[in-house]
Amino acid sequence: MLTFFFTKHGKRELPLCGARGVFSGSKIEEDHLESLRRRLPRGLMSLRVSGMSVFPPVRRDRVIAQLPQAFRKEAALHITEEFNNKVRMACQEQRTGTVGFKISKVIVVGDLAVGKTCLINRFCKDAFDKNYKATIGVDFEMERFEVLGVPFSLQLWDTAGQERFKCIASTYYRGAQVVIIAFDVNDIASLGHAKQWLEDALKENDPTSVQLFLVGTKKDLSSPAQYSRIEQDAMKFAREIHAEYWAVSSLTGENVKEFFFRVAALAFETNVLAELEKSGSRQIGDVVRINSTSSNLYATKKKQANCCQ
Ligand SMILES: Nc1nc2c(ncn2[C@@H]2O[C@H](COP(=O)(O)OP(=O)(O)OP(=O)(O)O)[C@@H](O)[C@H]2O)c(=O)[nH]1
Ligand SMILES: [Mg+2]
Repeated sequence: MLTFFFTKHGKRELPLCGARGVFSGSKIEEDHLESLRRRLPRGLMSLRVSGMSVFPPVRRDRVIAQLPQAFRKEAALHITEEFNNKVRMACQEQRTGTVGFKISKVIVVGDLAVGKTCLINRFCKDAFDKNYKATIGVDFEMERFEVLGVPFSLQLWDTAGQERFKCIASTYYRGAQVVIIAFDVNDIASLGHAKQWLEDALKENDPTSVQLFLVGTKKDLSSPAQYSRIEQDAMKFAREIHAEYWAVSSLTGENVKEFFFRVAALAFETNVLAELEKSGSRQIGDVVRINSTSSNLYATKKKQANCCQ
């Protein structure tokens, strides 16, 4: 049976069959998360470890009770006003205070300096840095939500846009359920490069199961006339690739929270529908205990060798 305990620094340690990982706050080591995810039985909707929650309670401002609406109906993944009925029913039936455990991997890709890191930092830390610090390889944030009463997490992978770090970053694309392609609304070339970013991300993933978002950044720097010109092109492209289009400003915070809430809600909905399809018997909120002797579940992927100069 899994156990966990507190270290003197308040960190929690999860001994998971040889692959130990330590997490504190919202950061979880990638290896640890990956190995944890691999060990979970298919269809797992929640996890209790030794009868206690692995995570602290969800922040009040991360509770999603209604389906957040799309930014533009003309370029939306879907335009229904409510969560899918099956999903709502499934969640309602299990609203019993059971702690859930459900994670979707989200990767954010796009040209260098379009504002990927700032976008994630505005949402996760409510912070904005006007100085550019290139992301080297990848960064990672975990953001926790409660959707329709069920705990749900987004693993947000902030990847490097600089060519020389792209090789490292692309090794983290695999297993993404959501791909966010960011471009700068003041830089038409960055929109032109979005197609290449998409192709690279989809090489590592099943295109039929990935939800795509095309996000225009730095909206605050654009005049309304300039913005509306690029929006036409961006929406056209978004429709072509079946992505949902958004425009945001990390400086002012415009649409940032709305955008990530929409991502979380749609990812959650898709996940639950997939779960319901896969297993009619398993219910959302089921408590699953992992037996440490089932070692065949625990193969951990070795990281690809660093191929960048
Ligand atoms: N005015 C304005 N500037 C922004 C906004 N978002 C980002 N920036 C600025 O754009 C620059 C690049 O932002 P980053 O978030 O670091 O860009 P990035 O896409 O993560 O870049 P890489 O990590 O190299 O791929 C920084 O100087 C930011 O302050 C925004 O919404 N408005
Ligand atoms: Mg960055």
